[in-house]
Amino acid sequence: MAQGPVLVVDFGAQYAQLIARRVREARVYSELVPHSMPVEDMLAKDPQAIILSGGPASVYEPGAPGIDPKIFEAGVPVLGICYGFQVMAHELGGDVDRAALGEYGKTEATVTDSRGILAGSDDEQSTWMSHGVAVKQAPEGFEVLAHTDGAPVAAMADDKRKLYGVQWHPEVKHSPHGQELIENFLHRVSGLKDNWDPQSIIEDQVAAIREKVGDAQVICGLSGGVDSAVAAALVHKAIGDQLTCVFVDHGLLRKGEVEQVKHDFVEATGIKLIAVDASEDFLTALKGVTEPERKRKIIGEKFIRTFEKAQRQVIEEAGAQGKEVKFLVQGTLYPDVVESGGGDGAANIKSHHNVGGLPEDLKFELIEPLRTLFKDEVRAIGTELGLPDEIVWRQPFPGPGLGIRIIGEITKERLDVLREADAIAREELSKAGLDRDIWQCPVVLLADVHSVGVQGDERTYGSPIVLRPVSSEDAMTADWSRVPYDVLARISTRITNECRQINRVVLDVTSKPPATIEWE
Ligand SMILES: Nc1ncnc2c1ncn2[C@@H]1O[C@H](COP(=O)(O)OP(=O)(O)OP(=O)(O)O)[C@@H](O)[C@H]1O
Ligand SMILES: O=c1[nH]c(=O)c2[nH+]cn([C@@H]3O[C@H](COP(=O)(O)O)[C@@H](O)[C@H]3O)c2[nH]1
Ligand SMILES: NC(=O)CC[C@H](N)C(=O)O
Ligand SMILES: [Mg+2]
Repeated sequence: MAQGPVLVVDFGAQYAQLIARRVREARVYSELVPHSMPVEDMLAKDPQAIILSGGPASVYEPGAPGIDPKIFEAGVPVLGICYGFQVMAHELGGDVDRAALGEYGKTEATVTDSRGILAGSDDEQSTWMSHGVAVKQAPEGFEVLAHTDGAPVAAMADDKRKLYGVQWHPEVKHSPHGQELIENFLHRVSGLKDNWDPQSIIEDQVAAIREKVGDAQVICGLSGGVDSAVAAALVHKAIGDQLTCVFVDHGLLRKGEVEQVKHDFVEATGIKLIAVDASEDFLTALKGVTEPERKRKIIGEKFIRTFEKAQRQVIEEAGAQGKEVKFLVQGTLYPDVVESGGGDGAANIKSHHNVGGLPEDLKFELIEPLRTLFKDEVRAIGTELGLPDEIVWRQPFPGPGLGIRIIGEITKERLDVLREADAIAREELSKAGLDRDIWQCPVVLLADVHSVGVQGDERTYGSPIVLRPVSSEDAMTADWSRVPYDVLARISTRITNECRQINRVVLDVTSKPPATIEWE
């Protein structure tokens, strides 16, 4: 890489990786680092520019994370966002205090000086805010570029030292001019050239995987989903036949999925695939378990034990007797990591089976070439690698499968009912041409809830099915999809007619946040 990275310094924001992603969208390579990294180590990476992220703390409180002011003297352009902006103002002698008015959500900013990072801006700009602390006075040497009702200094610049800050969040899509601000900072102010596209991540990853693996044997957990298919294709490009994919049937899959994955994936990629039926094993381990995090941990562990058991077969088929499988490839993406509490200072929302659900005695070394990326970036890489649209545009399906869509104990009978309802919903949504409009539509069985119905003049006392169609760009935030009523009506009628014990179908109309996409 001719040009060093843009460093995004993470102060514990849910959205820090989103900043890195927006920088890549501006065609510049970027990396995320924790705020606890010494500034010398940051500068040793030869950063071309630095962005300080938001975060939950308040700079004036004891123990709030700060940053060594040497970072502002290194001659590297720095942009502070929200908490990062407050840290910059605080460290350089500005006045930062509790805001007279907190601002959350859509906020109008008055731009008094449209240059530098705000070049091209109108006098009024719609922004997305989330702060209860404000910069009351900018440090010496800074010009104030914008203000809002709650932020007397909403944007500031010191062109001489190339230091910039904004109170709002340019990285979220709800700031309509946010990407312009980020591009202004990178290209106009810092003078960076384009140096990143999906092709370059492929080249970098292929080289890194080759070097790491050497002549060892590698397996890849393959689900038929886009993430593992793209991870497998990348690794296959790097090491060819040293890779064997292992598809686990854990008994929690959807109708027709086993046959479909076996056939479609091999046909599209020509990569070796072993399918393992471990359903008895998984269902036995899950017997009696209702707590979502317990389910996730059991499923995460069982996956690894299944991969371990599959080793022998992999070695035999590869004709690599005497060798061991050293590496496990997973299609882990950044949302899996941050929700599992893996971001610096980020909360644990749920343990994704492939991150927070892994057992402690994991013997394989992990290869996760997509670990810092978001789904839409992964889809671009998949297309670049030549994978067909049916794989690249497949809707996400969680690794723990229907296991986290039965609210209550998982039993074979309940799985059969849910599988049927899910197949009906998928069929009708596809028929209505909604596959690309909808990010995914979890179908959830509230197994322990019962309500009264009347079917064939008889009283029934059955469980409800929840439809959860959502739209999203990266699964970090989501909204409920406005599916046409006639499509919903068809799904409801068919599910209650065709699925035993279901006498009610309900629609989930909650965004993320406050809810998550899956119910568990
Ligand atoms: N049935 C399975 N067999 C083997 N590995 C699996 C299975 N389900 C999930 N995995 C592994 O766990 C990882 C995470 O699952 P996840 O559902 O997030 O990704 P995906 O299935 O590849 O893509 P998508 O999110 O589009 O469904 C996968 O990339 C894969 O490595
Ligand atoms: O492979 C996975 N293992 C998991 O443990 C898991 N949990 C949630 N998901 C998927 O992640 C996205 C975000 O889901 P949530 O809003 O429910 O957190 C959605 O696309 C979910 O389907 C998972 N995928
Ligand atoms: N989103 C943020 O970075 C918030 C910064 C700080 N905690 C505030 O409330 O102002
Ligand atoms: Mg999946």
